[in-house]
Amino acid sequence: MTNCLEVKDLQLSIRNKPILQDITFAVPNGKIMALVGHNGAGKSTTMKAIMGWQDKDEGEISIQGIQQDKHFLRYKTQFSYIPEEPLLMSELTVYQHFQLYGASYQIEEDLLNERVEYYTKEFEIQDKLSEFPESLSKGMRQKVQTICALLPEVPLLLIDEPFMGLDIYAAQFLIEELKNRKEQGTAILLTTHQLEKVTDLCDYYVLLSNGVISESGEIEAFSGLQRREVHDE
Ligand SMILES: Nc1ncnc2c1ncn2[C@@H]1O[C@H](COP(=O)(O)OP(=O)(O)OP(=O)(O)O)[C@@H](O)[C@H]1O
Repeated sequence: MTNCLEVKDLQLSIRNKPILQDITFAVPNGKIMALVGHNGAGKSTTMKAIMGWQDKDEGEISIQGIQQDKHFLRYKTQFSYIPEEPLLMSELTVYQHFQLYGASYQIEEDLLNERVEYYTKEFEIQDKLSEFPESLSKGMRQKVQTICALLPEVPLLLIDEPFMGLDIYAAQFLIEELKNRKEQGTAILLTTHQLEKVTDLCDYYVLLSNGVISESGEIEAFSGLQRREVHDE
């Protein structure tokens, strides 16, 4: 079993405040890992470090053996990301968003259109291709964002709070899609506050507490979140 994502000794501070310390974990190809922890534990910051949106102080991150620090352009074509809240551009139509992703990931036009047709039908937004984000509901915008991330067949999917804002049909479709991707060898790292909803889907977990890994292992062994101890600073 080879690793898709490897995070080694990640240290990260924001304005001299240490946020993440000694973060080391790996997600093998074809496996799904849940990143869990209290509010402020460092889940989103870990995701941002993996995507290169937040500079790290130290550590090494690689996807399929491609190091983030050495080959960033190649590295960033190895993953796609579904954020918790849609991050669409107001000046682009739904279809233009799909075209932008198609170009970024160098998806050939016919294949792109085939996938757009498939996913927009499954997510029931096939009549929204010419709309701008402002005329869509929040759930529809989330569907567009989700489709953007599913268009490329990348080795690693990063998902912040999956199913947020999706109706039950869309959430069910996404669960099946993630299972299929996993079967095909895709590695998935997701953050969640609702582990009970994704337990069946996940293989492993990493529990972050105050910026360090306090527990990790197979999902069956997860003992649940304990109440956070509040320390005086
Ligand atoms: N831009 C920033 N400036 C200063 N501190 C930040 C910034 N972003 C995050 N932090 C701090 O980093 C820590 C980790 O935040 P992060 O957003 O990664 O937590 P999280 O586990 O994703 O939380 P949540 O479950 O609430 O989304 C928190 O103490 C937060 O205050």
